[in-house]
Amino acid sequence: MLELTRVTAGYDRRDPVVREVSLSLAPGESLGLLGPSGCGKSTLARVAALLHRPYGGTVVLDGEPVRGWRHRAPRARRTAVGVVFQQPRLSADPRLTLRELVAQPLRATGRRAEVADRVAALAPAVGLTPELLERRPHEVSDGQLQRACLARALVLRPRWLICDEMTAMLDASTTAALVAVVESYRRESGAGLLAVGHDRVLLERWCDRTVGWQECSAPGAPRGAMSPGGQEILTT
Ligand SMILES: Nc1ncnc2c1ncn2[C@@H]1O[C@H](COP(=O)(O)OP(=O)(O)OP(=O)(O)O)[C@@H](O)[C@H]1O
Repeated sequence: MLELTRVTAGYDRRDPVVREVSLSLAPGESLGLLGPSGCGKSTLARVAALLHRPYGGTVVLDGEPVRGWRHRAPRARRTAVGVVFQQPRLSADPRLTLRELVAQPLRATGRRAEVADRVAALAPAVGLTPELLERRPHEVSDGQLQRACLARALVLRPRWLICDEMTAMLDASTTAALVAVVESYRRESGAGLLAVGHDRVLLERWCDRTVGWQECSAPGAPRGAMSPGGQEILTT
């Protein structure tokens, strides 16, 4: 299980953006977390991906409480979670070719010998041709770069996948293609998926269940929130 309990997080301890949010995800399950822009979805996604240390609450991953975030998290814990962000250009090193980008986690974990096979298997699955793999981020479209970022998130075969507005910048056909890749990986691997976003139609079609930000926040959470029906409501 991936379990977040009363997680409080943000960038200013006196005014956290995420206040006492709880959710849990079972292996093989897909959960859509819906919330309006700015409510703290990306911050929570980063906490769940062990990239952002919360001020309070607990994160339990595969039965063990998480005690270290970012470089302080043991490698096996960090690599159990794959993450795809909304803006591929912010998360892709502009000096790398797409092939190097996809292979980055393998190299970082000392698994160089697997690079050729893993990239050869993943590239066609995400729709990257051999020619595109040799280009750098400034030579490809956002959709092509996001395909590479998704491959990078899957290359270590994570047990948990977090898609933070993965398709927000993409057209309908690229969105459908990337969702299909994630679903195929989820079915084949039994990984759990947390898909975060504000597109209710997309997340309801994509995920086994969806939950609104308001529903998983402690009562009285003072940020923008979603009503149980998914309609945006104003809070103080
Ligand atoms: N690095 C940061 N430093 C300070 N404040 C930040 C930082 N990142 C985000 N914030 C603020 O935290 C709040 C929540 O941001 P976050 O990106 O988590 O929301 P979101 O729900 O994912 O938004 P969106 O749907 O627009 O991506 C916003 O008010 C934002 O300005």
